[in-house]
Amino acid sequence: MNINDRITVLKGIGDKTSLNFMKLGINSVGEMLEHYPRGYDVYEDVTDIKDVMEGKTVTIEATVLKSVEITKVRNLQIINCTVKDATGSIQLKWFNMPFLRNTLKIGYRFIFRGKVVRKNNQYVIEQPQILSKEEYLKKLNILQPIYPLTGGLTNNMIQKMVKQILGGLDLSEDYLPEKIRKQYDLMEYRYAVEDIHFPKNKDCMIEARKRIVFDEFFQFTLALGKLKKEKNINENQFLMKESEDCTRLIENLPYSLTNAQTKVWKEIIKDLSGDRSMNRLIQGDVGSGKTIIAALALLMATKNGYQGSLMVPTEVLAKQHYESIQELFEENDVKAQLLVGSMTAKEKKIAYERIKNHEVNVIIGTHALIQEKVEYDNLALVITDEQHRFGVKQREALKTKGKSPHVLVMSATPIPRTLAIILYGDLDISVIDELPANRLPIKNCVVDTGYRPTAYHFIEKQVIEGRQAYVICPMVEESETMEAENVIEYTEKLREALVPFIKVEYLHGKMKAKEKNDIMERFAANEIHVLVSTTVIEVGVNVPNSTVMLIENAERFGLAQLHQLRGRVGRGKYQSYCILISGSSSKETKERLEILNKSNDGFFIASEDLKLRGPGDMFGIRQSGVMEFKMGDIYTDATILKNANDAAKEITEEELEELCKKNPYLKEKLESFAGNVLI
Ligand SMILES: Nc1ncnc2c1ncn2[C@@H]1O[C@H](COP(=O)(O)OP(=O)(O)OP(=O)(O)O)[C@@H](O)[C@H]1O
Repeated sequence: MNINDRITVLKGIGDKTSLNFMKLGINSVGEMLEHYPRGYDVYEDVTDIKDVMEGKTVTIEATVLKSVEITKVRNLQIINCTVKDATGSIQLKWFNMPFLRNTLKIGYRFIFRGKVVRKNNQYVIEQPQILSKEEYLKKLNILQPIYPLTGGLTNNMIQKMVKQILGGLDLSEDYLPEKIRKQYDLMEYRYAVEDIHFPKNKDCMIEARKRIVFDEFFQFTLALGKLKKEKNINENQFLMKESEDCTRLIENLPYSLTNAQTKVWKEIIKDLSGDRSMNRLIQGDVGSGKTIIAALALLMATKNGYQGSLMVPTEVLAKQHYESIQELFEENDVKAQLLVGSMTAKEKKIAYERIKNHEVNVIIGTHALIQEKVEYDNLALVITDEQHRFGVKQREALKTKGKSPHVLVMSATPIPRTLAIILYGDLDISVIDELPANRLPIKNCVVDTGYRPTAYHFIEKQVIEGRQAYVICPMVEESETMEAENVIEYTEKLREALVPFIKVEYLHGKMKAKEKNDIMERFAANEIHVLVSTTVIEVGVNVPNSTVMLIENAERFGLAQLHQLRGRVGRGKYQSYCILISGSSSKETKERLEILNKSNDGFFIASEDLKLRGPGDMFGIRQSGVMEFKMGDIYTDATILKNANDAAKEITEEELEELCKKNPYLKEKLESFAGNVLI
């Protein structure tokens, strides 16, 4: 077996099943091996019934107390059974499994394992597994991998395939030099893959994970280093002069720039008018006012006779920026052009013409901006966000007549400076570490679902005062169609709960771009008062009149993501509020959410989250969004990242060639990383 073989070489995968695997991005044997568990299930010790807690998965050993009751609700058969141990009794519930009646006979004793929920003020274990004592003892304290799945696949199937691969693939030669393995105390790769999929115990898993994360970061930083070498230190090919129009624009703003904004703006002027091309990252917390800086840079480019572009992750955001920039530049004779995927072929064609003929000088859009068909006249400045950093290939597409534009990357991710220097290669870093002075700190609260009526009443009051609100429903991981349904159902519920004149609409990722834009426009115009949404609004949406952010199932989100979501309010002069509704009463969740409750500072939140989760915590919620590695987490694995970076720096050209020979995958990996990295 070879690492590049298609997965259909594996026994049990035909053409049809292979499609399911492909949905997960698994086409080859190697990719299957790298489909790592997202966590592990651990069969815990038996708990006394008196000690079970809501939201926890528990194992109990209990005797059937009463005969099974079956009730019918529409086409659902509900099976209830009461069991007891020496400390108390509890109800168990299954759906559509009437045959259990034959197993669960009065007086029989079993091990039951499942999640505890609260129904009518009583604890119930839903859909518990039923195990014999022997079965349970076999599983006790063994980590069972849980894989990211899609319809038609099970954990069991993936485990079987991985086992087959481990049996058929020769992994004895480790591409990572022994010297490095020794220095950083890393296990051999062949043992690491085995232990990550089938860990003997938790310690083995942690060690295996360390090696795999190291590899990931090592390859990433190697790719970065290689790119840096390839990169010609660009001399400034689009020299610019400071422009009076920028100064005037700043003077005419309805607010004064913060000191931090002014400092960053000066750095940018220096770059644009300096000897070398700009390659700069602006880091600033949510709502710190990065957009105006971007706008100023665009204005400066146009006033020097060049074109500038702003690329953002979503069409909603592109539209928003396009409109606000047009308004901002009203008196500056700037011609802006929107370019997004959902435009018709005809509209696009017209846009391409305008761009090529320099009839427009500020181009705002999504990825459509770097499509091959777009030809710029003299694109001197490219502004993008960190999630859309360009790879070498895209950058080629942006070069105008062989020249490299200035690059400005914007980021709201609170990454400590030491890590940012590694992750962002050789970008210069500017930090906006100050919020506008007119802001009132957001008031937060963490509550349980019982608080909903009060929260709805509060939203009503805010809307009556002229404000608006967001309600976020979580994304359902396994079933993407559920995501939309959740939001839709919730909207219905909310329409009923709130007074009729309040206009409630929803927004989710599956809607057409046009529908989304339409909803956002109406929300921005305060024609919609409450917007129920999935996390599609997470990045950059700016409606300063919104003052309430209510997040359902807050426990499902990472703290960084919650902070981003919360950042959609508190963007104007009004007092804003964030209500985190948690569906879990576990102590850990409470502690985690308390961090947000206490602070509105992105850096503080990231570092506290880190302390709580601790290194090697695979079970925690990963930070969302930026710099997604398969397994590594830039926060919790910061030390590994630093080590990997040090190791990669020591690798010479010759050694790199050797490594690539030993690992046929490596070259491809370096290229794919390079594809996503800006230089
Ligand atoms: N110095 C300032 N004083 C007052 N308001 C400001 C200042 N700078 C920007 N703003 C306003 O603050 C709001 C948020 O700014 P902006 O949209 O640029 O945030 P951001 O840094 O891009 O945040 P995010 O990362 O959340 O997108 C906007 O309404 C903007 O007009």
